[in-house]
Amino acid sequence: MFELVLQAPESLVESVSDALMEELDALSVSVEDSDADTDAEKALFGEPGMPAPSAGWQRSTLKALFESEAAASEAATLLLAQDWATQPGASVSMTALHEVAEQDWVRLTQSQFDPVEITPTFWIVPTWHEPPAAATRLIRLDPGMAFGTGTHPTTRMCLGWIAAHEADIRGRRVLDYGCGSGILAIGAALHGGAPIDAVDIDPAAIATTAQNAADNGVTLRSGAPDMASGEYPLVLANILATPLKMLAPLLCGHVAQGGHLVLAGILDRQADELKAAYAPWIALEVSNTVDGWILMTGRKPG
Ligand SMILES: C[S@@+](CC[C@H](N)C(=O)[O-])C[C@H]1O[C@@H](n2cnc3c(N)ncnc32)[C@H](O)[C@@H]1O
Repeated sequence: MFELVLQAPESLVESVSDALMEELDALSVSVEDSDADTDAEKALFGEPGMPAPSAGWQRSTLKALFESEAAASEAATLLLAQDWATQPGASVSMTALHEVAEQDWVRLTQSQFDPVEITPTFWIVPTWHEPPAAATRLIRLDPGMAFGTGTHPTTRMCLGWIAAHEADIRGRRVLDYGCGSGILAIGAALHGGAPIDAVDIDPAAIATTAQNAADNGVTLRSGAPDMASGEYPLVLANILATPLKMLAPLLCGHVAQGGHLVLAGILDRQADELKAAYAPWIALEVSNTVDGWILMTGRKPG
């Protein structure tokens, strides 16, 4: 296969990408930040409650794959001859056209997901790996359409909390709010939590959670957020700071008196905003930090 590499300003990223895919026979197009790893790097966020992210960065690198060198070269020629792609001050440029080696994509993807150790006996293990001998509690999980493979620090910190609080979880109701792959709900079930409700706004996450629970031999209910009902001795929510602030009254309303609230998806610098948002109901504190992400926990007075 052949890769055509182009640079485009933010205003042209979507048009170039559409033209490559729809008119110029590209097999795939990826967009990266041309300023990645420099001081000019700019994150694109898509948090609920925030404006939608733009299609590209201020300066984007587009990488398009073609079946042949002729197709890639023709695409570049046609694209660079378009008026709209060559405006003064906002034009597309070509930086490379080269052959790329065939890859075993399945093996490459699999090699990026190793078993994750939460404690010496509690592991997340992809189905293509042998579980470690010491793993007595095991979540079998493959990367899929929903967030939560156990590799992200926020997920790992929540699972670490679950492992350290088995006595508080065993035999008690648990709510996993923003369940993604269902990894936290499954982790809580493996530590004796029951019954367990796992909710998400994303239908793919609801379905994935049900499937992952079945694959792990765990019983739980998964559904839309309005499925959560009443009070739970443990509420887990690994979302992001902005939605977590908006959800403060709702989440605190679901925590039973004396119950635990465990929040993740929060950056170090957001700790004070979160404390303030939850203060009317629960005094949050930072109970763990990994790679700039924090785990915030608190108990409802009871
Ligand atoms: C960062 S993922 C966490 C997944 C998993 N719980 C974990 O710890 O790895 C956040 C999840 O929250 C869901 N989510 C975002 N906003 C939400 C909201 N307002 N109510 C319920 N779920 C929400 C997303 O769809 C996503 O699946």
